[in-house]
Amino acid sequence: MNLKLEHYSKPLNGNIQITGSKSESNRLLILKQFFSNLTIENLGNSDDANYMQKALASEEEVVDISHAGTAMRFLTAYFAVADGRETVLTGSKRMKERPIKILVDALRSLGANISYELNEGYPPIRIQGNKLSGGKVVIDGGVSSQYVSALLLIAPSLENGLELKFEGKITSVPYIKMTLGLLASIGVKVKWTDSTIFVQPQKEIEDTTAIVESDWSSASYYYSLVALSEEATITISSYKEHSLQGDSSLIQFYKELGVTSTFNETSLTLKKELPCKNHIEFDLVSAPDIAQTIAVTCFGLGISCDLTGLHTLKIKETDRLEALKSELTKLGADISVTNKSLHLKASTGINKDVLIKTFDDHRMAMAFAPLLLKTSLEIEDANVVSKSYPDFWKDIESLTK
Ligand SMILES: O=C(O)C1=C[C@@H](OP(=O)(O)O)[C@@H](O)[C@H](O)C1
Ligand SMILES: C=C(OP(=O)(O)O)C(=O)O
Repeated sequence: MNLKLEHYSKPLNGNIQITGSKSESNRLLILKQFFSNLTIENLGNSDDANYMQKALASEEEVVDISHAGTAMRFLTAYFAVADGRETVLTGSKRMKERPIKILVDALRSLGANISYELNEGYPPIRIQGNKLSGGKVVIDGGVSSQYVSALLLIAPSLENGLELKFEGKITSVPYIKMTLGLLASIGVKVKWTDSTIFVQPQKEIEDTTAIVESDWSSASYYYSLVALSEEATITISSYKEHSLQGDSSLIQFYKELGVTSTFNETSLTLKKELPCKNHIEFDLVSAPDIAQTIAVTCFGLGISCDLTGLHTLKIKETDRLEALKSELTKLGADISVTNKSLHLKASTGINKDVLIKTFDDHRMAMAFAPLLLKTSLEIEDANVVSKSYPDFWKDIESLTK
């Protein structure tokens, strides 16, 4: 279903309750398998969290997690230690193009029995679960932090825990810290010194309730709306000032784009109040999921930007650098990309009634939607948003009706 967005130019006001973070949800769902007295509140309603729950409840041999990267990576580690269970873990066409070799090699070095069903290094994979004892493992941390989080999530269940040593640079670090933060919050002992993470083995935890914070990546679309508006006050909830989610760096990034953020307990009010810079340079190596939002905001504001630290974007739901280039160009942008950066020149106008292709990527649909404050446009396959934020269009409508 394509969705036409009419140009909307009135002030924006409203309150939005955003669903629980998909990243926190999918970590806690894995941890609950090991610690059944862990209670999870405010679990996200994203497709990715639903696929994770279905996979964990499944007794079938073939488990399909569709587009959910976290489910693919975390379940690879989880099924590797599911003693006696044989699982074929598969996903969407795109998932079969998203690399998994670094994680599989690390698990194999710990004794896991995993083979490739189609192409070496990519899903689907066949996993013969067995008892792993843990110990030392070395991993390349520069391609996806999800491989690291996957290992850390099973680490307490391993007899010897885990001593995980990084080789080379580490990408998307806040997501690794989120995993360690959640482990620590349920009582697991973790330590990160220099290039090594230590996780102690743990059989049981005290009764614990984890409350999932709302999704900060989803919050980015409201930051963009406020930045692109003439006048706006939008309150989003439920958020924490000290979040486990690295995308809470939106607060600092969008200050430069004119948006103030004020906490009132668990609600966060966004207002268009500050002067906006006419050029920005952001390194997004710690916050890759908000790159599309920021690029589109800059285009809508008519300002230039240089975004770096984007090497992981090429292996996400689509090649996000190429997707941004093609769709922003259709709207009239002067944009160039490398395999790890994006460069946008200041634009003077925006083309009307352009059909934005989404390439099975929820963030393409959601990142372009705020341009309705500048022009009329059409979003292809609008339901794609359900991967992380099923209520997105309903919430946007509540602000613009
Ligand atoms: O661990 C996580 O929950 C995530 C890590 C990031 O992936 P990379 O580490 O591959 O950049 C991010 O893009 C993804 O949406 C969620
Ligand atoms: C990259 C993303 O998801 P995943 O890697 O978990 O599929 C995302 O949600 O932007």
